[in-house]
Amino acid sequence: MATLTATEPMLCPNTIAEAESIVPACMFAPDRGCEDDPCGAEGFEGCDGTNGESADHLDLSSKLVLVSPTAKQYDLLLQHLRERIDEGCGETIYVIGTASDGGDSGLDDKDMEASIATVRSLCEQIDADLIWLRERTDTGGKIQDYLIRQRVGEQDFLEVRVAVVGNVDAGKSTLLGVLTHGELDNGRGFARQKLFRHKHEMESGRTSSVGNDILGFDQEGQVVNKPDNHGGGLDWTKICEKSSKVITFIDLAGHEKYLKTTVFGMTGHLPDFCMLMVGSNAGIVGMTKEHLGLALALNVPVFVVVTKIDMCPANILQETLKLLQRLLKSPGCRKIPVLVQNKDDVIVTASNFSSERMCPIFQISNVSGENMDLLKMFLNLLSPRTNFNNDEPAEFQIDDTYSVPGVGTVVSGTTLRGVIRLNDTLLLGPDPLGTFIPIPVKSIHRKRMPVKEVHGGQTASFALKKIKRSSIRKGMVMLSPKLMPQATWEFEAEILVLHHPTTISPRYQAMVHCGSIRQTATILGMNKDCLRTGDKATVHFRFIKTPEYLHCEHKLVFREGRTKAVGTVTKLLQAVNTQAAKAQQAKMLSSKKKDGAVSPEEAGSTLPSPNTAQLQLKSGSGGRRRGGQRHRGKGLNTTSMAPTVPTGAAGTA
Ligand SMILES: Nc1nc2c(ncn2[C@@H]2O[C@H](COP(=O)(O)OP(=O)(O)OP(=O)(O)O)[C@@H](O)[C@H]2O)c(=O)[nH]1
Repeated sequence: MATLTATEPMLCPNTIAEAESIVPACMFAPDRGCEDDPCGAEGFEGCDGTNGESADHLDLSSKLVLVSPTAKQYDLLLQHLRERIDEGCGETIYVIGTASDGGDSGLDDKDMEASIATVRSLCEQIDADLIWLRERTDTGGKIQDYLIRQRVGEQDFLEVRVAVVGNVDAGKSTLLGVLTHGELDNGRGFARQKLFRHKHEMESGRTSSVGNDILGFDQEGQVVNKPDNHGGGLDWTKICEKSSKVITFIDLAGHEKYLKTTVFGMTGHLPDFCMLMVGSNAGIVGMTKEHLGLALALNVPVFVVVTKIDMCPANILQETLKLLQRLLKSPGCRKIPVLVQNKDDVIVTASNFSSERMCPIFQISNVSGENMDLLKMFLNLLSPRTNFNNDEPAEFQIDDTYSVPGVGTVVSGTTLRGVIRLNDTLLLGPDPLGTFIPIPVKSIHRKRMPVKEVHGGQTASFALKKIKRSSIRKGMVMLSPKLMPQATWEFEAEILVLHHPTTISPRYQAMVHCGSIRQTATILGMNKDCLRTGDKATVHFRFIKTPEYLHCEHKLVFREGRTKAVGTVTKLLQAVNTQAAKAQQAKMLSSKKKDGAVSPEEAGSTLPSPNTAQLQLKSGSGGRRRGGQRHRGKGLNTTSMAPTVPTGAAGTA
């Protein structure tokens, strides 16, 4: 039968988690069918074999179903393929020749040929490419695995974001240089030179900014990146034009002093996956655990790349792998480490990776290129994790701003939902007063290419009209006016303290990272007297500087020095009073008009502004105090700050 790759078939997590050695990838192999499932394919809904609805239906479990399907079977196969493509956000791995009806697996050449022809025809129906991955032999003959990837149009491509983390010198920038520029490293920093963005990085060899690099794959799964011969730069437009999938690497800093940027990259750049790099000679050192913990806290599936195997003695490499495996299996991680050693392992791990429990481990050399082909194949098989709904009102989160000569102010970020089209007017905000202003989108670039629209899940930059760069900050959003947004000063979150040297109590201040929001917040109250490492609590926060646009269910990281807590926003407590804000805004606009700055039409009529409580708090709350100290200034009194216009559920902790 044709098996759409099952997820974690026959996986018994406890046994595997307790096993001493790293799990071989074949444990996850989808080729033996699934004894519990008479259809053997989880994608075939309603195939319980008990309703007796139709014999054809049950026949889908036969390895021969694709050889010459009846019209009814064909329709059903098509329907299930569509469902799987939707689930896989545009692609799926399809296995031809496996049986789950009790018969043996494998097809002879003639049946295989006929089955492939059927699958090809199914792919044509849904406008998808069929990409061969591997062939195996079983008792009954051959089994073949294919990647089916939906075509998304000439100008379009699937986009997968991979955050690259790991300790200093693990080889992050080098690997990205090797992958994206196609030239091996010399062990002395040759490959990474192409990626550095700031002068001081070039000099010290350390990554400090959130860098973006792209790797394109064509319909055959081949890398399309070709640096130009002169400067060695990459032409992103050409890469995107030739690609059916583009991997965007979010290159994050390894040094502890840049942890703030690293956390921002993980929360604000919405990675689908996290690539944790470990130098085989150095082992699990420095920030490795910190970065792994961050990915786990944010529920981003992690795969590990162990580098420098060319220069590492065998016993040290084994020691690193052993420690890595111990760390991944530890109660805090609860991962199943799987060593990837060949192409079969790649297919099996990539098919099961989104389960989040499995953690594939690659061992590579940036100098000799060993196992680089396995890593590339794996990257090509990674599917985006979220299916975005284009019918929802648009929401775009800003993670950077630029001033481009001749263009003006440009913002970059990620479209979280909906579609944003050229000349759409979106609400940009909140500003320090909590207001949103209407702003037309002058031009849109996606991966440096001009485009007419962007969809949920896609990163983009917009040129904006009539706004100064200085009035935009990271963490602001651009929203469809339909959302009637309100900014929030206070919110409640369920948090878990991952680490704190002593105790956290009310008035404690730390940096909240939530999406691309990065602002210090004060704890106003909590449902416990104090919090220690490992404690969970409902905590009431207040931003100290400006209100932000938040959602319930948003993941957040709360950190200050070595103190770290993670959590989820559960209630928005104090929204900006839009009525008061409107009045304030009108006042501001009329005075601005007198100065000839902005007309009310330009700024729009929905602008809000502050309420008194906020302004009082702003001036009274003082600045951020470093070093995990308590805020000793005038205490913030929770009760004196009753919510003015609660959004969502109101109330305090
Ligand atoms: N022999 C060998 N050297 C490597 C390998 N990968 C990286 N290197 C070298 O290791 C050094 C550090 O590599 P980087 O890529 O700068 O490390 P990084 O993880 O990006 O460091 P930060 O940007 O500071 O976080 C460079 O001199 C590389 O040439 C490898 O596989 N083998």
